[in-house]
Amino acid sequence: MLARSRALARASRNLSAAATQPRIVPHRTPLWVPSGIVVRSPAMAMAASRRFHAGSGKYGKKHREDSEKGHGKKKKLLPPPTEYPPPASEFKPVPYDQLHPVTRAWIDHFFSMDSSPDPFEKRWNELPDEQKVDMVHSMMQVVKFHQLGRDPAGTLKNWLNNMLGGGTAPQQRQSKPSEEGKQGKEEAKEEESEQQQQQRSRLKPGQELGPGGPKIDLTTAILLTLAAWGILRFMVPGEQSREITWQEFRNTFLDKGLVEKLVVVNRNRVKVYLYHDATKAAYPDSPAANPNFHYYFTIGSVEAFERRLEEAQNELGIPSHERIPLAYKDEISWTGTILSFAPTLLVIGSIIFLSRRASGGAGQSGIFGIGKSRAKMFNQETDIKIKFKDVAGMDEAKVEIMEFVSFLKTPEKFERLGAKIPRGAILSGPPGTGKTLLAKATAGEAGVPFFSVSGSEFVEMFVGVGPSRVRDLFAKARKNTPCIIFIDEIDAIGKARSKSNFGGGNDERESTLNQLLTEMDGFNTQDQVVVLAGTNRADVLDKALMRPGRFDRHIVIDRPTMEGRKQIFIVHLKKIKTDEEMDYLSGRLAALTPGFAGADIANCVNEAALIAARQGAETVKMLHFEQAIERVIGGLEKKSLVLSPEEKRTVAYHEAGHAICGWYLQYADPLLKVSIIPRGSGALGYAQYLPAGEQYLMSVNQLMDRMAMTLGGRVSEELHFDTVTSGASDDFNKVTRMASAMVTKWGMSKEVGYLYFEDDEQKLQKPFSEATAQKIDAEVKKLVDAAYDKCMNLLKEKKSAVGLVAEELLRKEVLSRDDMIRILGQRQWGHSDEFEKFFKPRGESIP
Ligand SMILES: Nc1ncnc2c1ncn2[C@@H]1O[C@H](COP(=O)(O)OP(=O)(O)OP(=O)(O)O)[C@@H](O)[C@H]1O
Repeated sequence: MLARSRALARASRNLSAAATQPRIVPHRTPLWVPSGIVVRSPAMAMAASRRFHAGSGKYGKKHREDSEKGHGKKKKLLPPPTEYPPPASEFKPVPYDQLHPVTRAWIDHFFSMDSSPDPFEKRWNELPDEQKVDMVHSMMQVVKFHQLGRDPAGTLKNWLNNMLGGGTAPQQRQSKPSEEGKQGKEEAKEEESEQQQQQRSRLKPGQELGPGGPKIDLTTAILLTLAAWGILRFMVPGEQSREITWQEFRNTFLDKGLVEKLVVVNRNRVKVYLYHDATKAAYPDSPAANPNFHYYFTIGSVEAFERRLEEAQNELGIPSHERIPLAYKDEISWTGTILSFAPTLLVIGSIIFLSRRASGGAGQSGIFGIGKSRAKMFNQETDIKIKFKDVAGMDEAKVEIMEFVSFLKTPEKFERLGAKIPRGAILSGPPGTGKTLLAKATAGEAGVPFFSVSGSEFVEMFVGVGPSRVRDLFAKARKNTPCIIFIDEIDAIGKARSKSNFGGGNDERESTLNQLLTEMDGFNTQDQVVVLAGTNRADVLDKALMRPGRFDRHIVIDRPTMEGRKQIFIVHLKKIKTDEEMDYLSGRLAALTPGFAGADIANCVNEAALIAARQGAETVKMLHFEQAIERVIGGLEKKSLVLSPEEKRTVAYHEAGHAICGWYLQYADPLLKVSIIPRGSGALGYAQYLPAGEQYLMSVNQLMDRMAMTLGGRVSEELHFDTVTSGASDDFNKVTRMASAMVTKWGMSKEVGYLYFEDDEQKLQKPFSEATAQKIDAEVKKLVDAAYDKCMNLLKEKKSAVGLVAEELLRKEVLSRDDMIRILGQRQWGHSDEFEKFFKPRGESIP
């Protein structure tokens, strides 16, 4: 026993010496055993230990010599193990026959240093438990020293299992009753109750241990996950690499014997596997000390690399059996693979993105929603509050459309008499005249759902989408009968189908139109779906759309008349705060805004309220309305534009020329206001005339006077200055257009005769001959010259009046009708009472 103890003590000393003062790893030595035996695998370890067991003293002798002399010139110290293996108390010594063969080989090896004749098994089994543990502990340190760098987690687990016997995990052993019998069960029970006790001790007061153990709250779960992740990262760090050159590889690693093996990856790069512990000792600060780190270098060809490596190893004198193992491997690079898929992914991504955008607000997103209609459905109870009373003017249009309302409300009244209900109506007219408003009011009055969609929403870059959306829209409408569909800007799809495809046809648009025609035909008489459509260009619509059975009714909504404007003003003035007397205010504003559409009027009223608010007024006054009208007509005042005194004078005389013509020519429109304040639309000054009532026909006299009045600015410049300016170009444009229309459209030239020529700029050929063209030119010039002469004669006669008005303008910048009356006296030619009543002096003028 004493001998055994001494042998153990010696073995232990040797082990500790090896652990704390390990020797340098010899070249190409993968495992380092304290006795100096070169062991490359556990199997070899076992074989080597058997040779010891067989009594060969050769290795023992060598070991003793080595331990005295060290291991040649490459002797270096490696750092001692620190925290591994775990404390000895955690090991449970087991009988020899239950040990793993590798463990047994190690034990045999230790005992072989003792001269005792007892077999190793007997000696192990007789060893007191503490010494077994001590020995295992020492062995673990050796193991740690040699193997930790390869697979720390795996090594630890395997060796723990090995020490505990037979390489089987403790839990598995407990489930083998035949081998372990009662003892195993008891151990399992003990362990279980120990675990439960530990769990109980961790419970907070009041917390019960459930069947699955204590409940883990979220914070604990997160902390545990983080901790587990940390431990995992610590145990199995992620792989890192760095590129080096062949020279670096050779000088730093190959020459120093640190290379364990080389792996040629994909025939173009070589991964260098180093002896980590040796490398760590040689280069403590190097990243190669990290077990998961490796260097690599790129090669041109495998053959050249092999030749180079062989030469290098020859130079180093490495014997052939110790040459560095070379392996070949093909690896898939994830980056490369992902990059090779990048174009495909990009295309798919773009398609998804485009389809999502294309589907826009439609209910179904993605590529599947592209053929769905984008019509917005307004619920009659919640969304459509507009009634006919909110649509001012357009009485005839309302009457027409009222029929649709009564059809939707009381269809039986019509069906009883066998009447077929009109399918739909096209509302055409200039922009902002209230087409959409009227359609909404129709739905509001009828109390039915209202589908609103713009014609352009059927047009899509993908073929077949337009017809599909039309189908979908009508399908939805049929589900919600009775209802109204309103297609705004129907000309986007309803343009006449071209006979030739000159300049590129538009098959997609045409098939959308065809689908619309088919759907409108497809209703049966019971389908209470009314289709209303709005357009600014009824003239370009396909004839098939307008035929009875489709859009039966064509309702023209023109710009409002004076009375219409008044009504529209009344509707919109209700929404703002003003103290003005409503009848007078709306009438005067209507008179001041000839040619305004409903949208302009709404804008004008809103602008007036904004101006009043900006000026801090309590209520909106007439003044604010007039400023708003000026702003809508002429644009913003350009305060930043400073004219030179000479330019200002020219503008004043130019505008005064217009004003005098308007005042004295019998058929011209009398001046309402003249201003020389520059405005946004490029005008340096402007004159506003009072239209001579609602005019639908223009006589030659009126046209001639209007042309003369338009030329008044330039003629006045000629009369009062030495030279003329470019300021009259817009006047000439108007005059030329008027004169051309008189000659080519209105039959007002004897020479050209009663002909009508359409001036279509898109047509390459003029619709008249060269001789007619010359005649037209001559006639137009004759008319303009005549207007010029008339204007010149008048302004020569009224030269002093022009001077008076111009000087007053220079002083005040803006002159009103009242100012004109003050300077020139009452206008000789009276005006209709309808207008006059709104322009009688009321003691207030525009500043
Ligand atoms: N008769 C009207 N009565 C009251 N308000 C009107 C009237 N006409 C137009 N408006 C005002 O003008 C706005 C624009 O009108 P709406 O959108 O109906 O014009 P639209 O003719 O459909 O124009 P577009 O042809 O450009 O589509 C309306 O919201 C309303 O405030």
